[in-house]
Amino acid sequence: MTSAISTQALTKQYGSLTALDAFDLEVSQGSIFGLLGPNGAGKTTLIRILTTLMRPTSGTAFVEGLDTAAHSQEIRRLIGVVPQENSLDRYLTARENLELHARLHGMPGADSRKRIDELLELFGLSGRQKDFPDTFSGGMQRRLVVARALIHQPRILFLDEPTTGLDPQSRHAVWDYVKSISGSMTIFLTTHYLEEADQLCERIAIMDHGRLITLGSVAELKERLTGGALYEVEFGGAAEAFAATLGELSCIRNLTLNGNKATIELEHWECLSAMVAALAGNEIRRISLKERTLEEVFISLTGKGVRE
Ligand SMILES: Nc1ncnc2c1ncn2[C@@H]1O[C@H](COP(=O)(O)OP(=O)(O)OP(=O)(O)O)[C@@H](O)[C@H]1O
Repeated sequence: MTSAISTQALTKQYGSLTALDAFDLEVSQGSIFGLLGPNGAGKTTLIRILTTLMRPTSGTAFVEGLDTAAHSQEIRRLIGVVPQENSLDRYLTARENLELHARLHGMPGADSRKRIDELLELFGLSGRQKDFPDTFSGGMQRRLVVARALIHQPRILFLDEPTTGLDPQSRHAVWDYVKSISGSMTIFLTTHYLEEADQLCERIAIMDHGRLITLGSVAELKERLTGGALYEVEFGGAAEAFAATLGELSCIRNLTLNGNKATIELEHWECLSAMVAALAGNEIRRISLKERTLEEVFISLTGKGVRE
């Protein structure tokens, strides 16, 4: 099957600065794919090349099997783009913004009217279609831009930081809409919000300094980081009393004590029964598995937080 996106040794130089450095990526069709990276990692540069707004210095990029260097017109018909800035026409109503986009894509009037009605309904904007975007909340404007990008039924939707600047409620609303349209197309999104990638994406690439650092499902990335399992044990008394017992277990990789709680990193999950056996007879109030966050994966791989 043709990949939705495929890049080979894709490189972009801005003078002496290498924004993309021999970047190789394959994104399969129909998936929600997330690209994460700290500021300046090269995410927007990659999106600009894939959406044919910019040419690479060297290397190749294919979208739906078409070379971006030779087929920009065809590719633009196959993709929808939600840029970082909302870029709505403030002198047109919400509906007119969508109508303009449909005309730019050469859609016949009857088809576009039906499609616009559907999208306004889907994105909860039917009641506000005659209003101007300036009167909308940030979340509503964002939903309108996503609706606009979907008018011509693209095969790939590019979302460049779709929820930056939105309040948590609007962010969750945009996530719900993105989930509701997924399945019918490939969605490629960049984000600074690890929770967003965790919530939405089936596969994630982490990049920094123009290079791909790692690629996989959220679960795979978390497992790659940790290898071992992390448990929290809450005792009836001070956890220090159990430090010696726990210290005797060779499969404990790390142990942190805090009050009546011990955070224990095991070499592998099979070690759990040995730990429970060693602690038998003592008052244990709770044993819980601590989930690793994507934030921890990100920091361990890039050495910095997403916003640094
Ligand atoms: N037109 C340009 N001219 C010169 N340098 C540029 C240009 N555009 C981007 N850069 C530089 O290239 C690098 C990659 O930038 P890019 O915008 O692709 O990163 P990003 O991952 O999208 O960052 P952010 O998360 O801040 O949007 C940065 O160091 C940036 O300063």
